[in-house]
Amino acid sequence: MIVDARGLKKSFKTRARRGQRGHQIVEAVKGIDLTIGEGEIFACLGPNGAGKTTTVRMLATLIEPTEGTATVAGHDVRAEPAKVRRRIGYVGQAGGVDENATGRAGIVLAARIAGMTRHEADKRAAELLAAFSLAEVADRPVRTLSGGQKRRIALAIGLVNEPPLLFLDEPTTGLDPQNRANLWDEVRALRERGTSVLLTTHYLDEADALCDRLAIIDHGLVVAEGTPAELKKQVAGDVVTLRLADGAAGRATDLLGAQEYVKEVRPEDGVLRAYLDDGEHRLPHLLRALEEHGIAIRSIALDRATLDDVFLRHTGRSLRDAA
Ligand SMILES: Nc1ncnc2c1ncn2[C@@H]1O[C@H](COP(=O)(O)OP(=O)(O)OP(=O)(O)O)[C@@H](O)[C@H]1O
Repeated sequence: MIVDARGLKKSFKTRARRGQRGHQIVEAVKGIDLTIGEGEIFACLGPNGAGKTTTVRMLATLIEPTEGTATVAGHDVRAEPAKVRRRIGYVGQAGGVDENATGRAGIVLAARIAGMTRHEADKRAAELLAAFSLAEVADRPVRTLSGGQKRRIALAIGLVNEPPLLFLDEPTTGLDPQNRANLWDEVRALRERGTSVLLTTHYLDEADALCDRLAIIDHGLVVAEGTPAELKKQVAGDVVTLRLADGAAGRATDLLGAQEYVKEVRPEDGVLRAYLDDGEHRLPHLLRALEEHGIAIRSIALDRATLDDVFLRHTGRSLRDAA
């Protein structure tokens, strides 16, 4: 186990709102358990403000937990933070790259801080620049690079000392689709080399495509945890989304809920979502049942269940709306 966290909590004291006295307590993380296996790509998926960054910062020893314990890369985050730091890489949302230095200089500096000689640092920088297709832009000031190139420089800096565990906080936010796909490839390549990765994201497709396991985090708590396939299986394989004539939702909910093959029916935002397995074969039956009861359908769609359906099931709202 490269990460083993139990009951992690973090509260922040903030200034009271205008017109109020004293201070306020923000409970950013309310008791999180996480285990990440060696070589796993693990995602914390959740909307903005869910507590993902705070969780990662505690595990990376950047802030101390208010309560709870965590062992990261074999060391306790409270008792031995320096030992944890030597074994991890961390790429934050802001990137942490000096905009006025060249990318190469940033990587060399990080390598020197990690204890390499000048010669080793130069060699490592050249290796990383090649691995991230940055050789051509390596000697330009970072401020002149594109968003995707800056992110890759930040990623290279995070990887300088080949950490067994890399934390990536929202690594693809702000990247265009091509760079996003490249970054996914790079993360997969890290796994091939045996690096474990903990990334945070509010993109459902990213968590689904990239990670071995994930935790869905909402309001400072883990609401669901497992492989993408396991989580989706909890809600059923398929989802039928129906838009009905006004006033028909109640009757349709009862009717669909009574079909033995329908696992769950959820009214949401003017539509009904019915969860079922083997949707292609059940759909004709479902349509017949609605027709026989005189329920008019405005539109209908059959899709595979996604992690958003899992989020909806556990929180009562869609991650698309929450993010
Ligand atoms: N230093 C701080 N002081 C006060 N409140 C904070 C601090 N850091 C985070 N918070 C609050 O804690 C909650 C969780 O924030 P956090 O950044 O961990 O969420 P997140 O899931 O990473 O969201 P995002 O995707 O926007 O980064 C938020 O309500 C945030 O405003």
